Amino acid sequence: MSLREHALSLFRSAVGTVRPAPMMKRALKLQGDRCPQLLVKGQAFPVKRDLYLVGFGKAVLGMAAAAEEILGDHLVRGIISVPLGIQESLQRAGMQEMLLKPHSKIQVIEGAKNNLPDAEALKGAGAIQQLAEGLTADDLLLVLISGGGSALLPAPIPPILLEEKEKLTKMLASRGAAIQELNIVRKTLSVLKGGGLAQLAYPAQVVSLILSDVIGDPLDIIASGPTAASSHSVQDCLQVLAKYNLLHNLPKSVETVLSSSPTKPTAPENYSHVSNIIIGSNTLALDEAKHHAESLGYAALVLSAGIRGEVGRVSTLYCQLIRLVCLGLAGRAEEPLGDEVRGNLLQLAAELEIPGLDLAKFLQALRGLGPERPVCILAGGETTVQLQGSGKGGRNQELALRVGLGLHRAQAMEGSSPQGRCEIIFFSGGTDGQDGPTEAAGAFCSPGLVAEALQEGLDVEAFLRNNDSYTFFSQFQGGHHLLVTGLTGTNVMDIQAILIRALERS
Ligand SMILES: Nc1ncnc2c1ncn2[C@@H]1O[C@H](COP(=O)(O)OP(=O)(O)OP(=O)(O)O)[C@@H](O)[C@H]1O
Ligand SMILES: O=C(O)[C@H](O)CO
Repeated sequence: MSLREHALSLFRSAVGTVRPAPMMKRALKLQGDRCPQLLVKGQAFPVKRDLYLVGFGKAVLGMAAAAEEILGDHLVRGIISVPLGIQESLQRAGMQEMLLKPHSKIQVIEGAKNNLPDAEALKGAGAIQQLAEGLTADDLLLVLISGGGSALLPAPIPPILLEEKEKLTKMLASRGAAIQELNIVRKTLSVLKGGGLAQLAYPAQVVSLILSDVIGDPLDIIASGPTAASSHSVQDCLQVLAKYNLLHNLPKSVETVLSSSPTKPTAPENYSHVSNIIIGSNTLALDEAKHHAESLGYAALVLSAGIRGEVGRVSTLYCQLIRLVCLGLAGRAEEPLGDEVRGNLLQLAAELEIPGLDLAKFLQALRGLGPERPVCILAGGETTVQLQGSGKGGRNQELALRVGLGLHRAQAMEGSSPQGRCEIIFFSGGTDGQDGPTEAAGAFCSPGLVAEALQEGLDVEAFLRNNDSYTFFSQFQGGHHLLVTGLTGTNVMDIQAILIRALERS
């Protein structure tokens, strides 16, 4: 098998493990008929009387279909809020297993066109709120949560209007606010976010199954944490608004809500009826890919599930890592060049502030790998692209193109580059199967990409200047380097892999 085929099968295995059906079947079981109980990752929750289900997010339709199969007749009723058009597009893609059965007890409300809250999503949120408010101490509410849940569960605190909240969210996003900042604001202005849904469902038992699309899997940030105790106060919200220069032209309604919000978050003891359980994440997907890489004969290491930062800086990190692995495979990692590359890497990692990454430890593990086996380095997270051009692309394709350019430049600079004696492939892909507004999930690159593209008359740097990575990859070698999977029905951010094997032993 070629490195490319290996890379593709690694991506598929990573995504496969966090697809709704296998993920739900691993996490959720219903046990016992007379005294049924839900078993979630080993924790038992007795079903005293009625079992209800609500959900919101891009992956929730498939999660709900799997849940209904597991819960059978025990499920009394459910409501989910999912992206506009998702049923039709899954149907068209032949992904029947992600659709509800004809006589399902779960009502589906589609909304949030373009991932923005709208009247349909508001309707969905209203129906979910009503269901939660009617529950009693004998009921159990199963909540399914995935990325995109914030836009699908809008319930602005009166007198704030949906349009006002949408405008504010849009403004924050366009000024570069991170998802954590965005969701701190959303929580403060919403009835259901920031633990609101869990509070309304009291005294029912609330069990939330969460598919994380945020680095570090923070319960109170994913989908704005509707069932999680918020660790943020109104002060934090004001700080975010001040940071993005929005404090001075807030709508009157938002000012009213902010001035009457409690200054402290709700005490954690008010959440004793709630269990929030992460059932799928980037870490889980990377672990699966690591096992798969090992089964293919690689010495595999996971760098981090929290790769973030500007795509150009992140591409330099990957290029330096590739240089180091090639030096290692050539038995030259301990030469001064190896020290220089390790120094560059440590500096880059410090600049990028990747949460939880102990790069020194990782480099130690890399040193421990012998030159015998091919090497696979896996990572995941979400990079950012500062859009300057008007081209078509996504952060994964742009990252792959930048890595291709970096490898080309390194080869051009170092005459007898260690890369020259290795076969190398890098890919970056969005686990949801869609990278930015394109039909691809991501792209592959190798050190020869820039030179081969030039032979076809394609200038990589010009495409990059215009953020036109999708157009480049579509044209280059007939689109062969695009990673195309179609919508996967799940989302745990992005995944990158570096695969390297020595061409000759020195
Ligand atoms: N031409 C482009 N080149 C590179 N990146 C782009 C381009 N156009 C949009 N993007 C990036 O694509 C991202 C938006 O796409 P997408 O909807 O896949 O991401 P998202 O909103 O983070 O959703 P998800 O987390 O579900 O993948 C943004 O990070 C944006 O900067
Ligand atoms: O819905 C949201 O808030 C984002 O996808 C992060 O979870």
